[in-house]
Amino acid sequence: MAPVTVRDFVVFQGYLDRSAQAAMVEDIRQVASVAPFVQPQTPSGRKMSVRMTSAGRLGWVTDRRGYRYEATHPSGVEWPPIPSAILKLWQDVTSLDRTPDCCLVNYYGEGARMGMHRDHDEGDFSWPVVSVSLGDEALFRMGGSERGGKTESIWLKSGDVVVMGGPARLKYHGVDRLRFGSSTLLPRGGRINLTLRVVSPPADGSGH
Ligand SMILES: O=C(O)CCC(=O)C(=O)O
Ligand SMILES: [Fe+2]
Repeated sequence: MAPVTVRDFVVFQGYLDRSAQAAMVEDIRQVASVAPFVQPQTPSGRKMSVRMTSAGRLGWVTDRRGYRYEATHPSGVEWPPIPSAILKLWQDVTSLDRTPDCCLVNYYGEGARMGMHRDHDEGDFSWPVVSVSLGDEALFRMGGSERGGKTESIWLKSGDVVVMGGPARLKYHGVDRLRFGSSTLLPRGGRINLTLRVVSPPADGSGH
């Protein structure tokens, strides 16, 4: 199906069918058995409402020391490899030769949200970030290059894929809320979002 473009964010609705979604959830369950979800703190000391883990050469982490990519989970274990079906999705959607360094995995339980932000801890913004939604519907807000500008929102459903590349790569975005219980994909409800990122060369992390 042809994607729809909203404020330069390219949205593929219904990209993954139910069985592909279920297989991806199982892949993530395996990732989390090695690198468990943690509820991270922002540099200012606030607990984020989402739980996070990563797969790949690098994982995105945050704590009092700042936002950054690390080669290991906070427990010290290496991040597990990015599951092959997820790499295939990246390849199919982007047609790029380069594979992503990081698959950040966010779990949104009831009431979880993500404030407006830009993804700019990576070293080269010419690569897109690809997002995959699994489970409950989420209200995804998209803005411009400046905080506080005009925004537009769409409900992302399970199986939707968003490509944040080109002019959208450094645009503000966030998740206002979930429709908790709107999907039966995850046994305990909630939503998983995957973001695939090319990280290297790493930026100095001074942003956000
Ligand atoms: O959950 C989403 O749809 C977006 C997640 C996101 O923007 C991020 O992890 O940087
Ligand atoms: Fe983001």
